[in-house]
Amino acid sequence: MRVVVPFAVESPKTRLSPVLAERERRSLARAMLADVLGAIVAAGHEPTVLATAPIDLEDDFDLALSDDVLAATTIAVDDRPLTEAVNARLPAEDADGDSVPEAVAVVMADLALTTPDALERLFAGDADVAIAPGRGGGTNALAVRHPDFRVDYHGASYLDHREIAADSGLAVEAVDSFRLATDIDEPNDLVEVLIHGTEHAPARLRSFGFELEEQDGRVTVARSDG
Ligand SMILES: Nc1nc2c(ncn2[C@@H]2O[C@H](COP(=O)(O)OP(=O)(O)OP(=O)(O)O)[C@@H](O)[C@H]2O)c(=O)[nH]1
Ligand SMILES: C[C@H](OP(=O)(O)O)C(=O)O
Repeated sequence: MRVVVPFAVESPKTRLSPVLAERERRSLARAMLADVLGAIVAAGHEPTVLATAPIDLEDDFDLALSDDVLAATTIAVDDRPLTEAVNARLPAEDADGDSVPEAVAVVMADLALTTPDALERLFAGDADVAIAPGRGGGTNALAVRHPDFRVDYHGASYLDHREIAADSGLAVEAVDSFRLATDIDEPNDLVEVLIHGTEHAPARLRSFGFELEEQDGRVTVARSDG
């Protein structure tokens, strides 16, 4: 299975701007990408980062990616909008139509809780399309095994993707996973990174001064130096 990781290089994670400066959002986005790549490689795959602009995994990161990740990862630059760029990477019938196209998984770079086990569940199924929905109706990860499926991101894309598959008569499997459902979009999502994050992303948040705090019996994040 080919594994594609879309990544917005410039101005990432704008919905975190109430709590993180531009420089910090770039740094956290890269830390989350590093954790996602680490999980994909540990699950035995060789990811392609589908980047909106050129990025160097050694020089443009303020953390050290493991040798395994550096060796296994490829960067592909495509500055088209997300949907177009991903669709260009999905399985397609070859001209004579007689070979089965290789399956493709699309795993978002902001899934900071991702583990190899969570990804295995996505990779292991045999439905034409397996979808790990995000909270709020998005599509956090997909595995596409049929050349008739195309994505349409944004909004309630999980529902849209089910409909697109149904329209082509394709079988869909929903992957019910807390780790894959938790994309890091908004300030309160940072709670999940500190509680369940695996490596670089929680370390980066702590280096910015974020810690868990209890307020009126609920867990939130607070910044000691912010
Ligand atoms: N290749 C590519 N990746 C994108 C693009 N827009 C977003 N992404 C990536 O797609 C995933 C989901 O992104 P979103 O959470 O919708 O957007 P975001 O830019 O990360 O964050 P916001 O600015 O807060 O919406 C993340 O891995 C992004 O890095 C795009 O236009 N092209
Ligand atoms: C790409 C988009 O991500 P969200 O904006 O929901 O984080 C989606 O899942 O359709």
